[in-house]
Amino acid sequence: MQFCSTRDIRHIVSYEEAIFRGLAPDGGLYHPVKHPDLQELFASLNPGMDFTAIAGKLITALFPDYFDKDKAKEIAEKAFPFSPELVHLDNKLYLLELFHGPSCAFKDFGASFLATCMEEFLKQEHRKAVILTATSGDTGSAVAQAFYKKENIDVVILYPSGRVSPLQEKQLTTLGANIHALEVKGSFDDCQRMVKEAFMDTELRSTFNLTSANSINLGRLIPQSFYYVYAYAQLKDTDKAPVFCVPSGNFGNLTAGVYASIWGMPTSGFIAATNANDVVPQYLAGGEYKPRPSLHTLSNAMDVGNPSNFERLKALFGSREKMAEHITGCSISDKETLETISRYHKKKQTFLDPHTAVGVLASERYMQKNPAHNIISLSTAHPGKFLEVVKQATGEFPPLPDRLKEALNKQKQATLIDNSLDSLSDFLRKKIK
Ligand SMILES: N[C@@H](CCOP(=O)(O)O)C(=O)O
Repeated sequence: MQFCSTRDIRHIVSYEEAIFRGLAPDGGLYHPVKHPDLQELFASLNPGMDFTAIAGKLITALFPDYFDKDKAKEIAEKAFPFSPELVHLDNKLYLLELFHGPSCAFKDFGASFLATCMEEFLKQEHRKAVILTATSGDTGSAVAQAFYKKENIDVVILYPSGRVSPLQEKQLTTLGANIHALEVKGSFDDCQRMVKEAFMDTELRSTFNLTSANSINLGRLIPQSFYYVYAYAQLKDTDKAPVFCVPSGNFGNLTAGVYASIWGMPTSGFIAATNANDVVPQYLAGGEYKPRPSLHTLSNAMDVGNPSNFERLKALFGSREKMAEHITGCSISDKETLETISRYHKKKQTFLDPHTAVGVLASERYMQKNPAHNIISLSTAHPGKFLEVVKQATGEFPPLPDRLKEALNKQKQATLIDNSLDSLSDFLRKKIK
């Protein structure tokens, strides 16, 4: 596959170049020049296949110039020592649990694949890279875990002060070594803007060989399609192709699913489930696309007022009408999120994290109008990452996996900075060699 900028079809790069650039020089996002037809691959899958086997097949089909069958298997096994799990929740509703990786969120899949590819390429070329990442909560910890102590790579994580959960903050600020945390006085949108401004600053970019580990980076986004394919394979023998419901903030997760369907994976559509930060559902319902400052909600990882990947979806579908044929929007309030967590705790003795709860309620609403379809709702984070919210909804703390307990006991190490490119560039010049 080759990739071009969403803003200039003539700017074409390889996969390796796309992942080390992160953002195209014109500020656009890289996307496939031509999507492959993988219908035969999808037909060959069966429900018993494990995740790494499916990921290996996709890696070699998507990147044949880099990874033959054996290398793809090696990369898949190295990147994914954890797996998604498809569990039945209720009626025709399934949860695709994506929180069994090191940071307990879906971002582990993309971050770990990107880290594995970058390490592979850098090893061959003896160069260094600095990864800038903006996070509203989950990306930061996944990227920190995936790149921790990776040779020739420094990671700088920007997160909005006071707007991530206490456990998320611990996860992304306590590793040390090559992981540097910047606590930004501002919102996630400020962090994302600062990162994008740094990429557009040619001097800064070349001095530090800057790239990104957000979903603007294709190497983070494309592997997120692998778990959609895994879930599809598990339900392959049922009569109708599933609908996927995706809790959405920056829309990278949803874009990855849409890519898989364009490659030929049978689906009956997508639900974009957001919290009150609903610029995309409003657009899909007929309004203008109007980015606006993000609102702080209980599902904080989705507090994004100007989703990066809207640009990729727009480039793919061209018009609102086309996009709305594939994607249905749904916005869920904090009150509804708490009620959903509480209801499932009473009914199924299960804990949903607030982001998963947004997806579950959006799925239920969709199902009322479209009862014939199986819905696979993405469960994007472990409830233990949001102890306070889950306790507020259920009166109980969810059980914590050991890897989250360990993070809780560590000491925060972060540098507080203003929300300006100058502050970020000062930090880079003083602290990153
Ligand atoms: N939801 C995110 C925001 C960044 O999204 P990304 O998918 O572009 O990395 C977070 O948890 O940080």
